[in-house]
Amino acid sequence: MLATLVLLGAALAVIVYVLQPKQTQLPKGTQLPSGPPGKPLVGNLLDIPPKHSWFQFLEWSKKYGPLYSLNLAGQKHVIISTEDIANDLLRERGNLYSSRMKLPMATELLSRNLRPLLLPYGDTWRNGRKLMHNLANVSVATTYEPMQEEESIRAVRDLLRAPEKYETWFERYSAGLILRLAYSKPVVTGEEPFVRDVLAVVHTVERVASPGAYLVDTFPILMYLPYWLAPFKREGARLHNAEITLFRNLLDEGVKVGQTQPGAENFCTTWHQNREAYDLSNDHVAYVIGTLFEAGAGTTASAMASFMLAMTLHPAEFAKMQQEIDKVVGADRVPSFSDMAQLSRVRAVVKEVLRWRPVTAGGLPHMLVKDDTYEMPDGRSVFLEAGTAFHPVQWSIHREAKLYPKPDEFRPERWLDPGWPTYREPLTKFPNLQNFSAFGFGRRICPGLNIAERSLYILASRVAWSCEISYQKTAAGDDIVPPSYDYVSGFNVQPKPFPFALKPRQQRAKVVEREYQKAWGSGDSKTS
Ligand code: HEM
Repeated sequence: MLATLVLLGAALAVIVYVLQPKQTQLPKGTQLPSGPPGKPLVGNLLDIPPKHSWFQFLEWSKKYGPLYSLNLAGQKHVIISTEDIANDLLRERGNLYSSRMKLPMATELLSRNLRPLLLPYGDTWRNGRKLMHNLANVSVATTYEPMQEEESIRAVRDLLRAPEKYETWFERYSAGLILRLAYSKPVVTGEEPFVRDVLAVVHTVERVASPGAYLVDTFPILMYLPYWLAPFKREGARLHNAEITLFRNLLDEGVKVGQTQPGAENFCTTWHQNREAYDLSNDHVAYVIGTLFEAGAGTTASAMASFMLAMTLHPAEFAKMQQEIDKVVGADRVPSFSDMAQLSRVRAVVKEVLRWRPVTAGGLPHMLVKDDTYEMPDGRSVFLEAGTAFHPVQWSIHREAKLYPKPDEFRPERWLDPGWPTYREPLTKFPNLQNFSAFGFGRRICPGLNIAERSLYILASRVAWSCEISYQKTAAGDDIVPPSYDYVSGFNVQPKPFPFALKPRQQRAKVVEREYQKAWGSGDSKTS
């Protein structure tokens, strides 16, 4: 008992010491970034709304400029609100700005320093990233297109049959694609036990890694507590065992498919056939492949839900997209990847959806590893301290009026018409999602971008080719206009379920059915 009291007393003393504001030694001619004044000890912690914090970040940027600082109970944070500054720091100085925040509970106890998304910048991260690159670079991603065509025709067919279940079809589309690519595991209903297990892992990491969930993340000194005095350590061990067991089993199964079915390929077989080329333990590989799902499935499905909302609210834009598709593709077949160079408006609509309603609206923070100075656009030189978390807030970056005039309006033509600052030629290539801020910045940019880009283009074009979307009506015949922003809270954001009416375009349901039968037969199941 005495030992416990002494330990708690010592922890409290350290906590008070850590929270005291420290005097930073500024290099000559520099100043600290400005920011909203904080309260003693907690700083700005209580000023940040628990939900949709990006609205507040945008408001502050109007007062404190495109780069400003916040103090959250002693931890320094810098908010970046323009693309230029995000690129200057996170991309051009990538050797300094590519680490992640220390989250002892999520990174160490839950993931044992193996989860790519949370890893600090260094060799462990780099080795895993090399494998991810080899699984998802542009030329490899092109070979996944036939599978994306199969999965998207199934999603469209089910959307036509039961439009009210649109979230289920988009989730199954993105989850089904990644699980097939990664392990050759087919997803038929989305209710399979292994899908539920993987989803449980995703929910766990979202909960464990969310800010403020565990005291040890704010006060890492608590990691020194012995196991018997630290329930969070026991919880971490239990959760880690559950996820590593799942990831190891999936990896074993994936490798086995390659050995028992000649010609079958998946992420596990690709690694296994060439495993000497990677400096990776089996558990690290199990995490690299296992966590592609958590980073890739929800994000793609969320983007598709925002696409449906955008199309419901902007019928004229949807009609223009359909006109382009009809001209290029005609009425007898569904769009395919070979049409994409001609479908610049489809690409523009998808890009505009990700600008207007970014999936990771708050951005993923990068941590600075060494003190730095930066000359601001207004000529001030600011001192940026090692250990600070830099948040490229996409909500603000995508609303910078200089780059995106009329930022709150959904305007695909900003990518198609030379009168807008974001226009680029040739339209057979631009717009595209390469290096787009919605996918992050610099060395940590989303490694799944090439897969996501193709998943969104093909499904969005097929929805537009086959469906009519309009407002639902009240009994009195009035339009039911869904709210433009009624989004779930959390890390990946998407609109809460909203009403819309959807029916097949004339004669198109039978083409969809024919393509579906060609791809899936009557089995509705694939192994590779
Ligand atoms: C619309 C779909 C997607 C969006 C909007 C998106 C967005 C992002 C963003 C903003 C980041 C953080 C980048 C940074 O720190 O600067 C990220 C990281 C990541 N994404 Fe995606 N992503 C999508 C789809 C995917 C897919 C399909 C995969 C996998 C197949 C994937 C795998 C990952 C991984 C593994 C990371 C962590 C990278 C690292 O920390 O080194 N993402 N993504």
